[in-house]
Amino acid sequence: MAEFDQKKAYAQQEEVFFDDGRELELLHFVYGKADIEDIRGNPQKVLAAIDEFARTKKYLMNVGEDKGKIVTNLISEVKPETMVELGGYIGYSCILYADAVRKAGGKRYFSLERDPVFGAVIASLVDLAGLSDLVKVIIGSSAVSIKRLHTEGTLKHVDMMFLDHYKPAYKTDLKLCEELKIVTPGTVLAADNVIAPGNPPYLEYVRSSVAEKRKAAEASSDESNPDARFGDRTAKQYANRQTEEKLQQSKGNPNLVYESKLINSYEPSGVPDGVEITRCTGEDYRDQQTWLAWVVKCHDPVVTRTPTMLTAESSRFAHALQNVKLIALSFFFLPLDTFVLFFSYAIRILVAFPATSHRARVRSTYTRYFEPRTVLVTGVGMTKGLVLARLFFIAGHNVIGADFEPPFLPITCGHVSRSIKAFHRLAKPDGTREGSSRYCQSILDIVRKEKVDLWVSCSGVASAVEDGQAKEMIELLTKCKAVQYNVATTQKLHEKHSFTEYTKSLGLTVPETHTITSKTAALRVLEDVRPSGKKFIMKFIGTDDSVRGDMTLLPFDSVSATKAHISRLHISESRPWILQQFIDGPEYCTHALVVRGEVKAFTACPSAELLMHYEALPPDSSLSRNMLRFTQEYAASDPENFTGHLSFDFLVDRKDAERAQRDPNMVVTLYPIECNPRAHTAVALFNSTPEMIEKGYMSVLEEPTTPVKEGSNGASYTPPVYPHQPGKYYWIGHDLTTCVILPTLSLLKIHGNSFGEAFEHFGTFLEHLFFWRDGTYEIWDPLPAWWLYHVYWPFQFAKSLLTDFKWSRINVSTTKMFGC
Ligand SMILES: C[S@@+](CC[C@H](N)C(=O)[O-])C[C@H]1O[C@@H](n2cnc3c(N)ncnc32)[C@H](O)[C@@H]1O
Repeated sequence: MAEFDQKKAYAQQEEVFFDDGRELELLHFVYGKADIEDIRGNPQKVLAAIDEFARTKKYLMNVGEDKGKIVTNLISEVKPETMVELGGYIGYSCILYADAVRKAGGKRYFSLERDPVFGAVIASLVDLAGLSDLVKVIIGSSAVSIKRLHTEGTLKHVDMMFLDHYKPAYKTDLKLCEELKIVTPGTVLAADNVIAPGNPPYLEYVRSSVAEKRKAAEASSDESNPDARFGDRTAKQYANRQTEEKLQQSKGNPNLVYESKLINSYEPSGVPDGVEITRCTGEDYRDQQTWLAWVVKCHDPVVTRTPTMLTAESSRFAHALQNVKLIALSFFFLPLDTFVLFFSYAIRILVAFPATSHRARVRSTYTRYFEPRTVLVTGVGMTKGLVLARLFFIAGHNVIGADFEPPFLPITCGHVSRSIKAFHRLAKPDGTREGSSRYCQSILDIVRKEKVDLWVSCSGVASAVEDGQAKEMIELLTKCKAVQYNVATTQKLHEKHSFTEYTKSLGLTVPETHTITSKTAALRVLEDVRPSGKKFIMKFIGTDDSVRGDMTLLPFDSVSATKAHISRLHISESRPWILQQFIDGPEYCTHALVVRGEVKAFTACPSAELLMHYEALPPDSSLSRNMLRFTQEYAASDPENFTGHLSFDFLVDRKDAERAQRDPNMVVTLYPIECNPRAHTAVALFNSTPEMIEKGYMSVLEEPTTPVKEGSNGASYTPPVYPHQPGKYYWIGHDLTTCVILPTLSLLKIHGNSFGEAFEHFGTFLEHLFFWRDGTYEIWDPLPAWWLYHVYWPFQFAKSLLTDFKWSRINVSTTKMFGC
């Protein structure tokens, strides 16, 4: 930093250094100058006249030449179309910056000033400088003016903001602008006086990470009074004339990512000071649940304030505490759950349940044509595997269950299900070729040992391709048939890019999608699509929990912000991504069983947050019919290779979805965003539909027939099996935490839930408890639910505690922990 040039120094700052008439004196001084006509229309000469007054007559609290230069350089780089300054005083910074904005091609400069006399001085000098066409002076308190300008539509967004007013209001006004989306990715902030007199709360805020800001937002402290770190002089600087003004309390937007740095310089009096330059480079929604909670919070004040999830940056202690609390919760509910368990056993003795009676009936000697088969279901630790195992059991078959489990520790809930005749541990694939072979071999061994007729693969995403390998191996070496695609089909459906290409080749709609293997390519595509106004989401092609759920909409308004966002992603040939068009509307998911290209069972439902609630769409609704037709066309495209579970995630344009509710025959444009060539948890909706087994799964063992599509003239079209009285599904452990425990804890916080909000959640919980069905619990097979909450999860939490594994979310139904 260059030395301060004493020759330019303003006069000494006095005890009273403003609002003592010097501002009007300045006006007389400037307008009284002999060369006033020469000055008129020339911003630099007006500034020189102001500087002359401040050097030779009285000190003025202007930004001054040195710090002013930092900001004008920034203006020529950022080229803001709209710039706002908070605190205009006599118009020095306003004239300096508005001139720079005009030279950079900008259109509007708002100077917000609370004092009407100062405002009049600004307007007069701005007019003298010839900048009135660009500058609008707004009189009033900054927060009030910002809100008014926003409401009347005058100020929707700023490209640059200069903060130079009441020091405690820097942070609160910034948060207000974030909340109103006036400050968004691309906005650049310049804050004056961060050294003299200093502004610790503001610096702390703009230098915090998203995780820190989320945490602070959750603590939501009272910000209506100046922070205690401001000295009395600063906190009461304007108290003389202005009545005590409460600071604005705003939520802000903690998801905004800032890059901030201090540039040291001098006050015009020579006192060292600095300007903090802060660029908003993006929005971080990496934790989708937090994001959803946040969106909900901002738009619907009646919805719960879900606590922020822990992230990788959260302390080890916070993660450890989270695990300990959940283990304690399991202990707390142990007596009640054990009572429910034994009560269920007692009832079982007294009452014949439809499920078990059905099994007894089909297996009785009177049913001559029934031949029980041996069915292997892999993935019985997850709800979907458990549901299928139980359905095969009800249908009278012998069920062998398998899943990953540590040696000698029977922790998976499916292991203890009454529906399972024998349980086997699978070798976990580890990404290596040997690991995959070990996994396939372990399935083959079970098939041989148990003489399995049908293998129903219900595994998770991590072994998707290995299941394809196991199918090829088993069908080649044994007589066992598999409800599973071969490797090529699995890969084609599983991998986002090939799925999109294949869907396009079938003439079906897909959201605009680009495969991205470099940052340059991402930026090129985003700039190409900018004129169309479409927004895109960047999705990693493989599995990476740390970037899963990043819903940042790209491109940002400013090219530099888009660049900054993309620069943080790891993109390369070996880590490819896709840019997928964002469709604004509801999401739906489907589950189907396909046998040789024919859809044998089908259900569709709205995609609930975290996929923890399921409610089937009526099969005759237009949305369900459209999704079925899509699935049928897909399955029929390659009958030979289409035997397996097939589920899609669809987006539907909001208006289409609304119209579809009124018109059952409407043809809806579906945007498939993902295909999962495996069972979906929505299979739980078939819980009371055991005929899906005979009509669907067992047909895999039959001789092939020619399938006929819905709508064709073929009289032999057999509609798929839909869930019977599907009911609505939830998982009690999940809802107990999100609808009871968290809202109750939130009640105890200062800015937490109100009683009304909390009771709304309790009401939801009670509704689910009495009228919905738990995805794991069955009165005739109660042990898996008990095992899930008192063996499986406590084991996982204890393991995380011992191994320091940091997780942000868990999915009770798939038993997956999402690392962070
Ligand atoms: C340091 S001076 C601004 C100097 C000016 N930016 C310059 O460099 O030429 C601060 C100004 O902010 C104004 N101010 C203080 N609190 C304000 C508020 N809440 N809203 C708007 N203006 C405010 C004061 O009246 C004062 O004129």
